[in-house]
Formats: sequence, C-alpha cells, structure tokens
Amino acid sequence: MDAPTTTSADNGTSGGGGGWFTPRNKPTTNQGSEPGPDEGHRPDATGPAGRPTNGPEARSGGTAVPPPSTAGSASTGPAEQERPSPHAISTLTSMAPPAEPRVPDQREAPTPSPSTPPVSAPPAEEASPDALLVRRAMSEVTPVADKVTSYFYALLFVRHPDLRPMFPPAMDTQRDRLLRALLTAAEHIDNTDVLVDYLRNLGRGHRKYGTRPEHYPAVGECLIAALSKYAAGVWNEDMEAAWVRTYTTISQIMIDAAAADELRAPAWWYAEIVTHELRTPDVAVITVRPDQPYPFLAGQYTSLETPWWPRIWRHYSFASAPRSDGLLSFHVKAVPAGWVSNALVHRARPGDIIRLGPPVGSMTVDHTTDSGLLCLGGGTGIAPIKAMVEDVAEHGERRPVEVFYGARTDQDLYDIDTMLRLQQSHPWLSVRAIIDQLAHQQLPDAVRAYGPWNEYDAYLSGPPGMIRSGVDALREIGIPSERIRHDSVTELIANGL
Ligand SMILES: NC(=O)C1=CN([C@@H]2O[C@H](COP(=O)(O)OP(=O)(O)OC[C@H]3O[C@@H](n4cnc5c(N)ncnc54)[C@H](O)[C@@H]3O)[C@@H](O)[C@H]2O)C=CC1
Repeated sequence: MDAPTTTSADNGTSGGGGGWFTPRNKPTTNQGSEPGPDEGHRPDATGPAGRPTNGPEARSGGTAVPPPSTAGSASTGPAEQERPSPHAISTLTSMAPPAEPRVPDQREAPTPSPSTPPVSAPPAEEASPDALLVRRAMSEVTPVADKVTSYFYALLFVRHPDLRPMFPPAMDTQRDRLLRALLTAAEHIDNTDVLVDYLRNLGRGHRKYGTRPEHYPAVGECLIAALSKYAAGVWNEDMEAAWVRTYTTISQIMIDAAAADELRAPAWWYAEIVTHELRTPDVAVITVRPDQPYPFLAGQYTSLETPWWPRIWRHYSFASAPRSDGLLSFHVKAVPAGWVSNALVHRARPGDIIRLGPPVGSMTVDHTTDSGLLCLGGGTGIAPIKAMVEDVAEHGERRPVEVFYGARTDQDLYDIDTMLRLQQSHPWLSVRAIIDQLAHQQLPDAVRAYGPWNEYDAYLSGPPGMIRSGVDALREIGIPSERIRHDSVTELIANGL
C-alpha cells in the first residue's frame, strides 16, 4: 500500500496566517495503486471498532471565539438514517461537510462507508508516541464532546464563512460528522491499512461537497484550536505537534485520493428517476438513469441527494448488479424524521433528478473462491443481497447461495416475489423468508437452525441490531470472523470499530 506522504507543519504550532498544515501543491495521484470502483474490492471482515468523540477555541490568535448560535444550536436536522453506512472506521463516516449517516435503513444512513474492517486501537504498548498523545487528548475531550463539537463548527464558520455553504443549512445530526471522522481517524492512526483505505474513500467521497485541498488547513486549525481549549489540562507542545502530524497525514491521504479520482470520475452524477414503485406504504423501489456511466460492484452502496433537501446526503445500496442498460435501483424505506427517505418515498416521481456520489463499500462477492454464500438480509437490507445474487448468477458460477430474508410481518417482505423468482431460475439459490411474528424469533436465531455453515462466507445487511447479533450468532456456529462481511453501520462503527 502506498504510504501517505505527509507534510508536517513548519513549526509544529497552530495558528498563523498560512495555517499550520500545508498540503502539497500537487497532490499525488497514485493512479496505479488505487483500485477504481470497477476494479473490485475484496470484502473486508467485519469487526467492531472503537469510537471517537468530539469537540473546539481559538488558539491561533489566542482569542476565543464564542460559538455563534447557528452552528451550535441550529437544529432540526434530519434525524433519519437511511442505509447503513458501510465503512469502517468507526465514525469516520464522513468527514467533511456532511452528511452521510449510514446505517442501512436506508440507511438514511450510511460509511459510509460501509464492510467494516476490523479497526481497533492497538494495545498501548504497540502504539506510536503520536498515537499515545492523540489518545490522551481524546480521553480528555470525550466527556465534553458536545461542547467541542459546537465550538469546532462555530470557529470554522466564523473564521471561514466561505465554507458554511458546503454544509447543510441545518446542521444538527450532521454537524459532528466531520469532527467525529477526524477524531476517529486520528485515534486509529496506527491502523494503517484500514485507515488508508477508509481515508481514500472519504477523500473521494468529499469531492461531491466541493472540498478542495485548501480547505483542509482551515479545518485543521479549528480542530487543533478546539482540542487545545478543551484538553487544556494536558495540552502541550508535544501533543500539538502529534496532532499536527496526524492531521497532516489524514489530510494528505484524502487530498491525494481525491486528486487521483478527479482524473477518472466525476465528483457526482445526476440521475433521473425512471420508475418509482411503492411496494408498501413506506417502501419504494426506485430506478434511476445516471447522466453518464456509473461503474460499481454488486454489494456496494452510494450516497444520494434529493432536490428537496440540498446538501443532505444519505446512503443506499444498489439493489441490482450492474445492468447492461446502465440503470440503477434502490430500495428506500421512509423512516420517522427521515427527510430524504420520506421525500424519496412520498414525493419523488419519474422525471425528478437526484444526485449520486461515488460507489463505496467492500461487501462484494469474492469471485476468487467458490465457497458458498450465506446471506442475511433484514428488511430493506435485502437490497444489496439481491444485487450479489444477481452478480453470482452473471458470473455463471454454481456455488451455493443461501439467502435468509427477515421481516417483521408478511407485508414487510416487499421483495419476496423477486427473490423467489431468482430462486426458480437458479438451482444453486435457496431463499428462506423469516417472519418475526410467525417464527417468534429474529433472523440471526433462525439461521442457527440450518447449516452447517462452516464452509460458507457470510454476508449480512440490515439494521444495526441485526448485524450485531448476526455476527455473534455466526461466530458461535463456527464461521470465522474473517469470513463474515457486512458494511458497517453507523452504530456499529460508533460502538466500536
Ligand atoms: N435500503 C438500503 O439500501 C439498505 C438498508 N439497510 C438497513 O437495513 C435496515 C432496514 O430497516 P427495516 O426494513 O425497517 O428492517 P427491520 O427493522 O424491520 O428489521 C428487519 C429484520 O431484521 C431482523 N432484526 C431487526 N432488528 C434485529 C435485532 N436487533 N436483532 C436481530 N435481528 C433483528 C428481524 O428479523 C427483522 O424482521 C435499516 O437499518 C437500513 O439502514 C442496509 C443495507 C441497505
């Protein structure tokens, strides 16, 4: 893997006109080393990760900037979560401007980003000196995370008002994503492999927000200012220098990845809704036509913005494998307080134009093996499972695929007809519907009754609780962790990448 090239601050201190972090003028593109969306990602094993926290003063000039009411209290942001956010690194879900919550629920959620790679903080004895200093500051600010967050954004918008339009009008649930992403990345700075992949995705994904290399120093200054204020009890020059180096590393990876991506893909795609089918009062299957080719892999997901809620992005999995006509489909469930999901289910119509971010996620089919696939899809989490089944079919493989499709009630099995049609066409496919009300048990428990599964690769997609208990259940019945894949869900991520 490419080692990120970093440029440390000149003097290791924050503040000062040019900023303490200076990205290279010419970001490295590393074209040969970064797989494009169509080059295939191996699914990563699931693993809990650690969780970060947040929080910001004006350090540079020594002048404290009181948080303006807008950032700190502006409220009313969408509370929804659409698709589970795949991604790893815990909360790193989205660093920059906005918004992608992830968790499948449509995931009006989201990091996305994502199969969750196992990211856990290395034992203290293995941690680098910088990591130890970073974590020391983190433990200091964790109890006052909300204050740090408010202060950070207040400072950012006061010092750099030109950045405000890149964030959603109402920050609320979105507001701490950038900061959380940064802090989580910093905390896991020693987990190079996972972190680099994650940050590259993050850098690519931030292109749709209009993020430019020159924005990173602004964010870094405010981050350091916030940390130094709320970790004042332990803050010193060494700690600040460690944060500067860490943030510089993080920034440079993101900047380089974005620069490389610029050479081969647009920052976003426009897509026209071509069909909108209400399958239940709350679930719609939506098909869109991107304005230009959109390469992706079955099992991946994307971020999606509607015209009704500009700059609010939510994650949804592709519900079909790549099609020859280039159309993409999504399963969207309207969730309470879900601005985007409700707009997509109840307001969107054919002819409406939405925007799509780049494809992300590593819960994809590994075609280098012929192991069987054990797939658990809960609710709208069936979307990427269906795409993966189609993917196996298109590869002409004859590997066994066993799908368990869980839903609360019979009516909630909105895509069972499609799955049963696939089963009829493919003898290697078995589909079992598990209805909580009838089975008196939830999806993960039902899977235990079948098997043995020790020769299978497992894929899970659904609500966070299902992922968590599903991973536990599968481990208990003998599937090694490295053969269990899912796109991490926000909560999962938050609870412990
Ligand atoms: N729309 C999309 O593209 C995708 C959505 N998702 C996520 O899938 C979820 C779907 O939500 P709903 O359809 O409302 O599903 P749901 O909440 O009705 O759950 C579906 C099934 O999952 C199982 N389940 C739920 N909670 C569980 C728990 N705590 N422990 C064990 N099993 C549990 C049950 O069998 C349940 O019937 C959302 O969280 C969404 O973010 C995930 C991937 C893609």
